[in-house]
Amino acid sequence: MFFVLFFSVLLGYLIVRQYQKVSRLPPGPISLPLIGNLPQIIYYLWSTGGIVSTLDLFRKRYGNIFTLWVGPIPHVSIADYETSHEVFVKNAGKYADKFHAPVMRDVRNDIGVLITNGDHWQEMRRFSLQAFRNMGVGKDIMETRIMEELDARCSDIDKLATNGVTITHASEFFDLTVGSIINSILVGKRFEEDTKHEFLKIKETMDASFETFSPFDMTAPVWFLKTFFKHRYDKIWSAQETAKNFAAAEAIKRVESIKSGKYVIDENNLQDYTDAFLLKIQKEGESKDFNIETLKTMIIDLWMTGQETTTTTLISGFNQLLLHPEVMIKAREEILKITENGSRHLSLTDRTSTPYVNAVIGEIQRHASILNVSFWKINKEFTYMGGHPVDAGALVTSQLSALHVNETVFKNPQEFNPERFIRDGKLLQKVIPFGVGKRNCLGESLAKAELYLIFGNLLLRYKFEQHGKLSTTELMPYSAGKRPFKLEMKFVKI
Ligand code: HEM
Repeated sequence: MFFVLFFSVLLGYLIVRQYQKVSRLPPGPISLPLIGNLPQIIYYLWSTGGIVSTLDLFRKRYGNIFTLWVGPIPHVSIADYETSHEVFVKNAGKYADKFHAPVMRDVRNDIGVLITNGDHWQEMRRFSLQAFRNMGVGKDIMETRIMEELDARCSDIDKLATNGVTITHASEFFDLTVGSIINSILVGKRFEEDTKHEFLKIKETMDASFETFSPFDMTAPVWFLKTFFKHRYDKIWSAQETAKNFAAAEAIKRVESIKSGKYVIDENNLQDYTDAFLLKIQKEGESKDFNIETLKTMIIDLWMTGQETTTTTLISGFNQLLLHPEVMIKAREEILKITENGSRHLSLTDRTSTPYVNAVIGEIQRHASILNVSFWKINKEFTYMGGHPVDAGALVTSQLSALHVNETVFKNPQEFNPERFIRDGKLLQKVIPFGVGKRNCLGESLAKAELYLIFGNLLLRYKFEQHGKLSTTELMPYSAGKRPFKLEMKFVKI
């Protein structure tokens, strides 16, 4: 009798407390103490077939700002541009701290730029943005690097052609192109015959570990994973370690060469990110933030973020172009006109004169929307967002996947239709694939340059035809990020 009474009182107390907490948050489905909305989330993940469709369903029911309780923690998703801008740009300083998957913090040892907060994150981010700027990201020098890499890959494709036609795995082509660009920016090396197979193998291992990386892995405590899901933990850890050692191997060789006097950093002609980092150490000495271990971690952070994202977008884009050949033809016509019938390559300076190509890339990025679940930021004090109260301790994010399929902003969101951006010139601003605010994408300028130059110049050089199946559905609808599928296509030389 006593226990029944005790548990009834406890339950009553927890329900009242939950009710009070809910009143200090944006609307959402009815939540229970401790387990929150897990039953509804699991049910809708199963019945709608994925994370994005589940988030979209909750947005339609509860509005552009809604709360889902993942266990005892409220997660607030913002699914429109205006509120995202108001929260993360106008109040940027308040949302610099991300919630990091405990397993990734453990793997990264709380260093680097991707999975850190506070002073160390700020130092790493500031330094990297400056180093990228000094290396000409967004300017002519970077265009030259990207075009040299694309030329080399196209020449490989052309060597394999029979009657001007090469059938190839698009993922391998883009992995090598994008991988080489970031690798050469970071450690001054592109992937050639001798290194490309090892690179592709490591990418495959990382892809396999990402594929199993679900929202569960993002939230589960490390001890829990290590005890009950050791296999999952080991897989994530070893994929990250292998990739880090591979990506940073050149930098470590350079450290040795500097020690033995075989390599001297030329301050006036820095070759890459590693030169910039080592120069800082040479001038100021090793510190808590700048040392060889942080260099290795920065290389893997930038290496990882600089590849998967861009390759996934390129593959998703070519898949869309093959599904919509009329879009491909219209984009090519615009590129031919601006480059005087292909007498020169398409350059970044052409961007203002190619509204249709810009619209196509915008529509590709809206569809590709590479994160199924965006990174969560920590709300540290009670505030209002879009007129709703948001309690301290809630996690908030601009939920990009839901935002990009919001039909009140993008009519018929499932349709691939670049014309929507031609009809409404301001709509393109509302596509925010790189996120907003202090933690937005550090490589945005580089990625934009890559997408424009690679899409544009490939369309100028080749016609693309379907070979095998195209994808019309999401490959991994339950993983935290979108995964590219193995697209095969024909490159037909023009
Ligand atoms: C199409 C390509 C890309 C897309 C769509 C993309 C998208 C994103 C998104 C959505 C975020 C999270 C933003 C947030 O939490 O608000 C992010 C973060 C980041 N991106 Fe990218 N990205 C791309 C390419 C790149 C490239 C080429 C690099 C590097 C060279 C890069 C480096 C990073 C880094 C380091 C972060 C974490 C920044 C921080 O936490 O301070 N990204 N990216």
